[in-house]
Parts: sequence; structure tokens; C-alpha cells
Amino acid sequence: MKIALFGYGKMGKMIEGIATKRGHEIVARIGKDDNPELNGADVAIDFSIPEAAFSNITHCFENNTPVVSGTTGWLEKYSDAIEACKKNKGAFIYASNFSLGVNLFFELNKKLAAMMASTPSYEARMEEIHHIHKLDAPSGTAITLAEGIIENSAYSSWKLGESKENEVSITSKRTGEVPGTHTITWESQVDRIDITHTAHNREGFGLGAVIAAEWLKDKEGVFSMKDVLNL
Ligand SMILES: NC(=O)C1=CN([C@@H]2O[C@H](COP(=O)(O)OP(=O)(O)OC[C@H]3O[C@@H](n4cnc5c(N)ncnc54)[C@H](OP(=O)(O)O)[C@@H]3O)[C@@H](O)[C@H]2O)C=CC1
Ligand SMILES: O=C(O)C1=N[C@H](C(=O)O)C[C@H](O)C1
Repeated sequence: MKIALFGYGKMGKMIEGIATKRGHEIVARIGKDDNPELNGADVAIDFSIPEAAFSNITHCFENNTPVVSGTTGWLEKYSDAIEACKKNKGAFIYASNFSLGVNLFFELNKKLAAMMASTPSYEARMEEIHHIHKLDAPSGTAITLAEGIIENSAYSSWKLGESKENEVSITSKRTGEVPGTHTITWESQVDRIDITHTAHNREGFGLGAVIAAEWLKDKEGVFSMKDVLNL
């Protein structure tokens, strides 16, 4: 399969290594000032920056190329991207986190939140820790986790920092080169439950993105990692 990469930073390079080992060919590496020439790619993978993701993604729709995006911090334009995908009969997967472990963790989080819905003595909060280079906060993964809690319990929104009643408080920490750690805490007067996902490196994200691209290649529509992993 021929792959075009939007963003050739930490994730772009990780994906290049994984995709090449799986027998794919990288036909374009598109950075900030490059002409977005897709060079006949079967699929594009975007791990760029929040300001560029929407235009990279819609460029793919306009050029009839399925696109997988892992860029976070641009979700205010997600519904416009969906509309553009449908208008162009394109194919699209966005995931805040492509790793198998985090996608299992998303499901565990939803189940725990649903159990807690009838247990009002517990309050939820979240902490995410990432490397100092990260541009967005809270992380996309933390937002997906908060949405999972909101859909399945009495919480109605999330807030970065201190929260009011019915808001899930998210604390974002930036330190060293941490690849990504997410902890959800449910605490009562008498005890506390923590569930944590810790990424040891970026490989899981990269592998998940390549698997998503292989899966999306000949499809049309808007999908998620739940579809890819059959969860
Ligand atoms: N969904 C997931 O599983 C994961 C998502 N991410 C997300 O992916 C994104 C990238 O992460 P990461 O690789 O670590 O970040 P990096 O900063 O290492 O890489 C981003 C790259 O995008 C390039 N870039 C800037 N502008 C454009 C543009 N207009 N078009 C294409 N590329 C551009 C940058 O180039 P330059 O440096 O020259 O500006 C840089 O090389 C982030 O949003 C991050 O949150 C990260 C890991 C996993
Ligand atoms: O920027 C990162 O590095 C990561 N970003 C994603 C996010 O915002 O959730 C996924 C992962 O945590 C690494």
C-alpha cells in the first residue's frame, strides 16, 4: 500500500518505520511548507499540528484519498470534517489514541462510569501526563475518556482544572519525555478506585494508525477505532 504522511515529526517517523516493516511504501512526507502532493497514495496518515489537521484532512477528501488522523487539538472542526467527508464520498478515521491498550481502556472506563452512575458517593476526576513538547491540553485521549464518563454517568461536561458539580475535572501535567499516562479516579469518603493506562513508548500509537490505514484503504464513510478493532 502507498502511504502519504502529513507530519514527519515523532509520530510520522515512527509510522514510517512500522509501515515499511509491514511492506508498505511511503510516497509522500508532507511538512509545514510543503506542497501537499499525494503522489498516488492509497491512503494518507496525518499526525501534524492542531492548526494544520483540518486542511490536511479535507485536502485528502478533495483528492479522493482515504485519511487517518491522529492529530489532537482541532476537534472544534470535527463536524465540518465529517460533512466534507460525506460531500466528497471520502473515507475517514480520527482517533485521539490509536493504541490497542488505550482503546480497551476507553471501554473499561465506560463500564466503570456506568457502574458509578448508581453510586453517587463517588466523584470522578482525571489526570493526564505528557512530554513537555505537547501543544494541546487536555490531551485528546483525556477528552475521549471524559466523554465516555459523561455518556455513561450523571456528569454533564468536563473542565480543565478545578471543576464544579457534574463536571469531570482534568489535570494536565507536562514533564520530561513522558509518552502518555492517563488516570481516572473515582473517590468516596471511604476509599478510592484508580484506573491507569501508561504508554511505555509511541509504538502502540504508530502500529494502531497503520492498522487503521490498512483497514480504511478501500472503504467509504466515517469510522472509529472501535470499528477497526471490532470492540
Ligand atoms: N492519536 C494518537 O494515537 C496520537 C496522537 N498524537 C498527536 O499527533 C500529533 C503529532 O504528534 P508528534 O508527532 O508527537 O508531534 P511532532 O511535533 O513531533 O510532529 C508534528 C509534525 O507536524 C509538522 N507540521 C507542522 N505544520 C504542518 C503542516 N501544515 N502540515 C503537515 N505537517 C506539519 C511539524 O513540522 P515542524 O516541526 O517543521 O513544524 C512536525 O514535524 C499531535 O497532535 C499529537 O497530540 C501523538 C501520538 C499519538
Ligand atoms: O501528543 C502526544 O504525544 C500524544 N497525544 C495524544 C493525545 O493527545 O491524547 C495521544 C497520546 O497520549 C500521545
